[in-house]
Amino acid sequence: MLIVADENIPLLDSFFGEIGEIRRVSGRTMTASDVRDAEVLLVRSVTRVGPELLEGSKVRFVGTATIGTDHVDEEWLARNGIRFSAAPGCNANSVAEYVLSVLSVHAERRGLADWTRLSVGIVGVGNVGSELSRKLDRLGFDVRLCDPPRAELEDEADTSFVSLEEAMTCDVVTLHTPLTRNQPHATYHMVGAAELEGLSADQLLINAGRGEVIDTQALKARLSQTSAPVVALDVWESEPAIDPELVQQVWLATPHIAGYSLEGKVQGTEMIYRALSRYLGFPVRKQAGQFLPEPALSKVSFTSAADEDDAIKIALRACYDPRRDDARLRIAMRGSDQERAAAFDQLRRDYPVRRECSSLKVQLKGTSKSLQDSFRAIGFKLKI
Ligand SMILES: NC(=O)C1=CN([C@@H]2O[C@H](COP(=O)(O)OP(=O)(O)OC[C@H]3O[C@@H](n4cnc5c(N)ncnc54)[C@H](O)[C@@H]3O)[C@@H](O)[C@H]2O)C=CC1
Ligand SMILES: O=C(O)C(=O)[C@H](O)COP(=O)(O)O
Repeated sequence: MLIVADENIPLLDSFFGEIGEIRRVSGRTMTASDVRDAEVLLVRSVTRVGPELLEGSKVRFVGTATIGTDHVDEEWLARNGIRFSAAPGCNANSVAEYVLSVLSVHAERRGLADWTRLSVGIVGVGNVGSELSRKLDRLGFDVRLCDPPRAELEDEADTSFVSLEEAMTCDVVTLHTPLTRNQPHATYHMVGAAELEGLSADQLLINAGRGEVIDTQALKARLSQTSAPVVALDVWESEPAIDPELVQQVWLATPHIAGYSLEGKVQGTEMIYRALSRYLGFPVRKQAGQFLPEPALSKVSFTSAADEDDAIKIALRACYDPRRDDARLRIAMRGSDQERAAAFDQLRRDYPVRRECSSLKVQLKGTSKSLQDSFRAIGFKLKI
């Protein structure tokens, strides 16, 4: 069986080597002739999957090792009897850790002694938003949830949701919706001139969902005003050809890597491996955990002398500091349009190994119970 796969899917041989012959191709430039003879197609988010790619091919199973599915024409696949599977939640924790790190840097720049005094509006409360909300709640932040599709469900009567308008009054507004069009609560350009107008210079807007959820032109116009909000973008309209002026205008600019922890990527591969195995009736013998190496940084230690807020931020940013990705993206924005787009993709292809907080053992000596609880809330392993 021929399996055509995006070369950026990690551990292809380890997971799929026993299932079939693997042909690696560039996800961004994959064409119909690359996949014509394949029975299985494995992609990430940069490959548009629909009739242009698959008409006339032998493909009967498509797996995307990502949470987002806006690159896949699911209706067409279903109409053509092609089984489809995604990887819901695979990198949700990675995105939540990205947001926490961004918050920690933002609070420090603002000179906030206690970062939990920030109110946080989470827009889109699915796997990512819920994971983030759980962590923030346990840390003691004031969290408000906005998710109109969920709010309409009968079994959600116990959860209190706010409108987008209200979420946008929080100190921090963080977007985690899928990209949807032509349906109730569609998110394409959901945040436009009117929503941006209401944000003040004291507020932070984060987008780690999809670039098209914010109207780029409206954002650029808003950011050129004196009272502009602080903005952190991980996702962009028309990736990889992103707008270099917008990169300059925002505070923190990263190349769509919020979900790029090693754990998140490998879990994505594992989820499509499981789905394919089930589809083919093969036993599921492999799991992500067996392929995760020892982390380069495995232990940190704090004593009672540590400032509690500082200790959390140091540990968080030892695992992941978004400012490194920001610096790399800004450098990559030099050159022609084509060079910039290629550099954006290259940053993602050659992304350094990043481990999640759960890979770091934190030793605490003589520290308070509340500090221990905060470390646990984020997901660190504790040694007391
Ligand atoms: N930056 C990155 O690296 C990553 C980005 N993503 C993006 O984040 C999105 C969300 O991921 P998950 O939470 O796992 O998806 P999910 O499908 O579990 O949850 C999405 C939530 O958004 C809600 N939603 C839909 N329309 C909305 C609207 N108009 N307003 C508010 N909420 C709305 C849904 O009801 C749902 O609860 C993905 O679809 C993907 O596009 C996901 C992983 C990594
Ligand atoms: O899972 C998702 O959805 C994402 O946004 C991924 O992190 C995107 O990664 P690539 O598929 O672009 O490698």
